[in-house]
Amino acid sequence: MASFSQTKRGKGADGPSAPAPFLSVRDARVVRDGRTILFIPDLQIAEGEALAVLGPNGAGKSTFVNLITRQVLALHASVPPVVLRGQARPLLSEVRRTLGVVSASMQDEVAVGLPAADVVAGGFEGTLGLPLRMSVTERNRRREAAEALLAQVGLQGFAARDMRTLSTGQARRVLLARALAGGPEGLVLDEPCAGLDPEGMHAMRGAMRRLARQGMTLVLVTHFIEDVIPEVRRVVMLRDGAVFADGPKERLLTSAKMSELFGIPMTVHQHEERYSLSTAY
Ligand SMILES: Nc1ncnc2c1ncn2[C@@H]1O[C@H](COP(=O)(O)OP(=O)(O)OP(=O)(O)O)[C@@H](O)[C@H]1O
Repeated sequence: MASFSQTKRGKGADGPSAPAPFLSVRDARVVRDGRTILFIPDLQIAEGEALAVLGPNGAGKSTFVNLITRQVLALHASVPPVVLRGQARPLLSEVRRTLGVVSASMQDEVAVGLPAADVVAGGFEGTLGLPLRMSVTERNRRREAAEALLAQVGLQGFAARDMRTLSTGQARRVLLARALAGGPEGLVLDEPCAGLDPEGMHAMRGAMRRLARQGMTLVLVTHFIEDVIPEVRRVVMLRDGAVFADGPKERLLTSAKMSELFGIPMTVHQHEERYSLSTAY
């Protein structure tokens, strides 16, 4: 399959040969009702990096997702607040092509009477299902490509399945396959395991691991420390609309830091490169 880790060269302060980060967020302030709900002073995400963004309810995680996918705008600042692969003002279509998004909230939109392959194939066009006016040859080509994407997320044999008959976990992986249809170089996974049972979580985390190993840039936004797959090396913690901590997971995924982040006593357990959490109540 294609390599996702193409590097775009930018002309930054480091000279013409410095690689532009995949995503650069600087001096980005989002204000609602006169209140700053998110402020990111400086956050760079490298090409091919897998990063987890953790934080409690109301920390600003969804606002962060919306900021980097350009669904909300930051206030004007002296530097462009969000720069995608060296581009300060990419077209929305370019943002959508470069950055695939999967979120639990998209699930209702695809719970329709269409085969899974058509929902995935719709990702090529940014539509729900395939356009009515399409040659049979092209339609079959898209469906075959969709089947390959379904296989990539562990859903072999699901192409013809009506979306309404899928479990929540299977439908979430269809969304992941759909997000891959446009050939993105990065994925934003917003609470990818929310609402999934252990089998669904296992399958989703396995799919995330494969993508990270293939060089896909991953921005994994979550409440769950268990989502921090071994390929994620760096964690950004958000609290009260601000960056509470940003660094290597070994330094941040500790009982003390997690307890401070969530404001309750928590114990972090680590088994090899997997994390879990327990709380006393
Ligand atoms: N349109 C808005 N108007 C006013 N306040 C808002 C708006 N959108 C978000 N907020 C507030 O901004 C803060 C951050 O919200 P956000 O949804 O980004 O948090 P979150 O970390 O994604 O939370 P959750 O984990 O519950 O989804 C919250 O206090 C929220 O109430």
